[in-house]
Amino acid sequence: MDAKICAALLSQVRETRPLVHHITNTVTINDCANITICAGAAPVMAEAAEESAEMVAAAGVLVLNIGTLNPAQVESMLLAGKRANELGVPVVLDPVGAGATALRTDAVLRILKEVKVAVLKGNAGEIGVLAGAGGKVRGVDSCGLAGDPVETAKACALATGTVVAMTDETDVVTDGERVVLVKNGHAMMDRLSGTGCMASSVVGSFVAVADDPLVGAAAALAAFGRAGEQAAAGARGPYSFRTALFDELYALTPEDLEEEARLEVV
Ligand SMILES: Nc1ncnc2c1ncn2[C@@H]1O[C@H](COP(=O)(O)OP(=O)(O)O)[C@@H](O)[C@H]1O
Ligand SMILES: Cc1ncsc1CCOP(=O)(O)O
Ligand SMILES: [Mg+2]
Repeated sequence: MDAKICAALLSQVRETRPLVHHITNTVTINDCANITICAGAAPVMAEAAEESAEMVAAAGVLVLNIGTLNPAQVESMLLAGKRANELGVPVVLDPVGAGATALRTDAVLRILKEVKVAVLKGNAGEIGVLAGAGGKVRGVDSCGLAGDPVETAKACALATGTVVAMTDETDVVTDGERVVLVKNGHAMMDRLSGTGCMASSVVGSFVAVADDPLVGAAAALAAFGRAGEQAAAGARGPYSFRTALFDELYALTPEDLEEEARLEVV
């Protein structure tokens, strides 16, 4: 896993424009649609249980995000997720707010039990909770981890049988054995609602074209983080940063990513 692979995957997303089927929250749904386009992929948001399994048949990846979940939405996620598994379409799960309420934690555990998830992408608190390793979550925000980030992410990957992509200042991507640290990004990304959800959309876009979900997830976080670094340069605050974040991901070239991706394989 190196910066060259990140650049190649970015090119592949743009060449193949995979359809990214989201069942996601009402807070950041529009941001997720547009960041997917800026990554080079094509979003569709289709959540009704009457169509979710049908839509996933046309998709390159399914992104499930429980940010504003309700029981009917979870049933639709399960239908789409099971159909995705039958078709070999990879599934990305964002466990927004897991640990904050029983409904959220239980929904994530149920999805993980009934659907084969390729990548579980959460913040440090969410992954800590799901690893049973003392993570804390308030609302949708991480209140941090009790233990070592790499060990926590590995434990979560082994417990869930997924690739875990745990975001923070340094992102940890692991399947329980291999570990890639992604050091791109900017603190401003934590001053805006939706960067975690957008990270999942970008991860989905890359996982759709990658042979290996771990490589796809790490490359996506490097690309998104690099866009964040560039966006912060001229931003006056969170909202001008937000606009620049979309523009910088759209403008990101494979050459820049190959030069600037900061990955560490540990
Ligand atoms: N302090 C930081 N420095 C650099 N990048 C960050 C920082 N905080 C968050 N990010 C980036 O912002 C995105 C969202 O991460 P995070 O804030 O952990 O998720 P969430 O919004 O779900 O809590 C990720 O791409 C992550 O790498
Ligand atoms: C504020 C909020 N409440 C429910 S979903 C949501 C958005 C969370 O977005 P992110 O975790 O990407 O910041
Ligand atoms: Mg955040």
